[in-house]
Amino acid sequence: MGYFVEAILPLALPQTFTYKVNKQEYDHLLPGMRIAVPFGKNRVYTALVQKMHQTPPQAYEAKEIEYILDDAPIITQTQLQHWAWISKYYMCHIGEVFKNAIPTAFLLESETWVCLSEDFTTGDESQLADDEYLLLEALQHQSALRITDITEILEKKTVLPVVNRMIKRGIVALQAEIKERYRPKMSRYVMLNHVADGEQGLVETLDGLKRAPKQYKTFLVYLDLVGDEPKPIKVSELKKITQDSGQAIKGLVKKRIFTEEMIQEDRIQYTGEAVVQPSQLNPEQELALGTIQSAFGENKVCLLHGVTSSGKTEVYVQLIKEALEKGEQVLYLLPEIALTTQLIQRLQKYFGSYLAVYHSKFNIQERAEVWQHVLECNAKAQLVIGARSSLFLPFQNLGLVIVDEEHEPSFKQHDPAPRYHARDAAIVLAKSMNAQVLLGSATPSLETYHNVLQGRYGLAEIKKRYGQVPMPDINLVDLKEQQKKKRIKGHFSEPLRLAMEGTLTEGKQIILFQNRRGFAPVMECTDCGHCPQCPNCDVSLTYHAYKRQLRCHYCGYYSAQVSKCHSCSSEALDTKGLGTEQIEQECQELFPDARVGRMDLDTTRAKHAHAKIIDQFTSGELDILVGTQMLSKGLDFKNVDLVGVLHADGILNFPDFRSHERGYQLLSQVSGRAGRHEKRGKVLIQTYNPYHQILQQVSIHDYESMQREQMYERRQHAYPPFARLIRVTFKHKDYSKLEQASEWFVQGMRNLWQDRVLGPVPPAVSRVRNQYIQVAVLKVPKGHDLATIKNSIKRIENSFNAIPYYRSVRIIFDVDPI
Ligand SMILES: Nc1ncnc2c1ncn2[C@@H]1O[C@H](COP(=O)(O)OP(=O)(O)OP(=O)(O)O)[C@@H](O)[C@H]1O
Ligand SMILES: [Zn+2]
Repeated sequence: MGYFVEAILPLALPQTFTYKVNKQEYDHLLPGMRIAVPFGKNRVYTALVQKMHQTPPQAYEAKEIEYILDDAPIITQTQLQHWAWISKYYMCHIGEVFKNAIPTAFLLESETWVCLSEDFTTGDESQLADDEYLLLEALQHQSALRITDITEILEKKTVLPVVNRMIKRGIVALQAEIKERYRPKMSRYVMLNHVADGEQGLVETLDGLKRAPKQYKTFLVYLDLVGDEPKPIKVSELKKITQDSGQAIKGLVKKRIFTEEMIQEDRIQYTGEAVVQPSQLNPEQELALGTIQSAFGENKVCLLHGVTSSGKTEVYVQLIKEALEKGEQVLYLLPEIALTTQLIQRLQKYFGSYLAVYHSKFNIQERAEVWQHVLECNAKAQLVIGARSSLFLPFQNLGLVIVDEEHEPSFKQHDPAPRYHARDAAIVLAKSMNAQVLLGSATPSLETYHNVLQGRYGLAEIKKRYGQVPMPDINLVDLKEQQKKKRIKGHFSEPLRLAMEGTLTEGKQIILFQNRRGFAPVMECTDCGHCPQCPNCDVSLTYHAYKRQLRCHYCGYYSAQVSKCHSCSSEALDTKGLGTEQIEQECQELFPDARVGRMDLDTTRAKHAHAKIIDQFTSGELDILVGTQMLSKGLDFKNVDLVGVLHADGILNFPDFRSHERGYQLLSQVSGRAGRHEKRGKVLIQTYNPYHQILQQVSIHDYESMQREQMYERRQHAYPPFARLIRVTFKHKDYSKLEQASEWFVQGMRNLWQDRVLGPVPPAVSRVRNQYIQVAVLKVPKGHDLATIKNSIKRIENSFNAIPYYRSVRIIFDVDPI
C-alpha cells in the first residue's frame, strides 16, 4: 500500500506512468493538476495528473514526484475524457494529445529560473507569509534560483503556488533567458489609501496638499479618473495626464495617500466595447435561425447551408448573443485564423470584450491568458474565436460551437499527432458537454451533407444573397480556342483582359486567383529538359523571381538561381508553370497604371502581413489582388466586381478522390468574393476543358447536382462518406528496408481485410528530407466496428516492432485522412 498518482507525460509513449506521493500530496492532488516528475536520466517533465490511486506499479519501482505545480486543476475532467477519445479514435498517444493541447507556457520545467522582479522595491516585507519571506531573502543573496533550488530552500514540494503568488504581486519574476514561459505583464497602479477614504477624509487630504500643487493636481486628476467607485489607476496614465515625472505620485505614496500595487495586464486587449447591436435579420435569415433552433431543440447538430454572402455570419451572431446572455461559453472555430481580421473586427463590434482570440501566431503569454479566462469562466473570454487548437481550451460551460467554413480541409491536423479533425472532435466534445453545434458553409463537405441526408443532422438553408444581390455571373473561357485564335497574352485570355480593363475603368477592384497546388513555377532547360531537383526530396525546386532563388517547398532547401543547366550546361533556361508571382508581373505589364498586390504564403509569413494586405485592398490602395486559396476564405470586400481564375484545370486534375468536390468548393468560394454588395459580380474561369462537369456545375451554382454525382461515385468506389479510411504511412531513409517493411506490415493487414487494403505505394512526393515514404490505405465500410479494426492494426504494429530489423521504420497512422 501507498499513495500513487497516474501521470500523463508530454511524450509519444503508449502508457501513463505511476509515481509515488505522500499522504499530504495525495490529499492535495486532483486529476488535471500539473506535477513535475523525474523521467529517464536526470530529466524533469511537467506531467499531468490523470488519477490518484493506491496500487503500486507492477513492472517498476515508482519514483517520487518532484513537486506540485498547481493549487487547482488546469484541465477539466471533461477535457481529460476528450483527450482519451482523441487518442483512441485518431490512434495516437495520450501524451501527444497533452503536448499538443496545452500552451507551452504551462509546461514549466525544473530548470526554470526565478529572480527578483525589476519592479520590486523593499519596504512591504511585513505582509509576506513565511515561505514568501524565505524566498525573498534567498533572492536578495542570489540573483536567480531554479524551481528545484526553491523546493530545497522552502523544504516543500508545492512551491509553484508560492512563486505564482509572488509573481502576481510583482515581487518575483521568471528570468528572461528561459526559452518559453508564462510571464504575466504587470503594470504599476495607484489607489486611494483607506485613510483618505470617505468625504471627510478627502477634504482633509486636499487641504493638506495645498502646499504641494503638483501633488494636489495629481490627486484631483486621480479623483476625476476614478469617478464614484474607488479603483486602481495606472501610474503611466496618471503621469501622462498630469505631465508629471513621477515625483508627485511618489510623494503621494510616501504620504500614504496612495497605495501602490502591481496589477496583471491582459495582453489580449480589445479596447473597444461592444458598440453596435446585431443586425435585424431578413426573412430568409429568420427562417434559417428558426430551423437551427428547432434542430438544437432535438439536440441535433445543424448545418447552415447558405450561398456566399447570404449573411450566415449574422445568423451566427444571433445564436452567439443568445448563448452569451444565458451565461454560456461559445467557441467559434475557423479554418485559418490569420485570414480573418475582417471577421474578428465584425464580431468585436457586437461583443466587445467578451471576445477573445486564440491564435497560434499569438505568443505563449497571450495564449496562456486566454486559457486562464476560459478555465475561470470569465466573461472576458466567454466567446472564443480560434483555429482548431482552440478546441483544447478548458471550457466549463460550453453552450455553443460554431464551425465556420466547415468544409475546409485545414480543420484536419496533418502533423504532428494527434491528427484530429477539429470539426469532428468538436462535435464529440460538444456532445459530452450538452452543447449545440452549428456547421456553416456555402459548399458543405460531402461528409456533412451525407449526415444531413441520413437525418442525423438538421439542415437550414439560405439560397439568396443578402440584400437581393444576384449570384455572380460565371463564365468559362476556353483556353484552347483562345490559343488557336492567338488571343492570349502571357496567361491572360482576351475576355479576361477586356473584363479587367472595364472593371478598372469603372474604378472597381479585381481578384485574380491562381491555385497553389502543383503549379509552382520551375526552371527547365529548354535543350535537355532537365529541371533542378531538391537534393533531399523527390520534387522540383520552385523558382522565386523576387529573391532570385530556387526553393524546396517541402524541406526549405534553397540555392541561388542557376545560370546554366547542371545537366548539359546550356544557358537556355526557362521558367515553366504558373505562380502568383508571375501573374503579378504580367498583370503589371498589361495594366501599368493599376496598383497590384499579391497574397500568398510568401507575402504573408509575418504576423500581421495578412491583415495589412487585406486592409490595403479594402481601403482601395490596391486595384488588383493576386492570390492563392487564401483568397477564398470568407473575405467580404465591398468593391470587388470581377474575379478571374487563371487556370482551373490544375485544381480538378489532382489525383485524389476528393479533387472534384474540392474543385467545386474552391471555385465557388473564390467566385463568391465577386459582387457581394449592390451590383452583380462577374467571374471568368479560364480552362482547357470548359465542358468539365464540375466547371459547368460551378458556373450555374448547382451544388445539388455536384453533390448527387459525387455521392454516387463515392458509393460506387466505397470512399468516404460511405466508408472510413485509415492511412498508414511508412518512412525510412533506406529504401529497400522501407519496401520490405511496409510490404510485411501491409501483408498482415491484407490477411485480415483482403482487397480493402490499398498499397503500399509511394505517394506523389515519395521522398522528403531524405526519408523515403510508402503509403497504404484501409477502407472500412460503414457499419464495421472501427475500434476492433484499430486494435487489430495495433497488434500488427506490435509484431512488426518485435522484428529488430524493422523497428527503425517510422509508422504513422492517420484516421479519416484528408
Ligand atoms: N441582417 C443583415 N443586416 C445587415 N447586413 C447584413 C445582414 N446580413 C448580412 N449582411 C451583410 O451582407 C454581407 C454578407 O454577409 P456575410 O459575410 O455574413 O455572408 P456569408 O454568408 O458569411 O458569406 P461567405 O460564405 O461568402 O463568407 C456582409 O457585408 C454583411 O454585413
Ligand atoms: Zn526538399
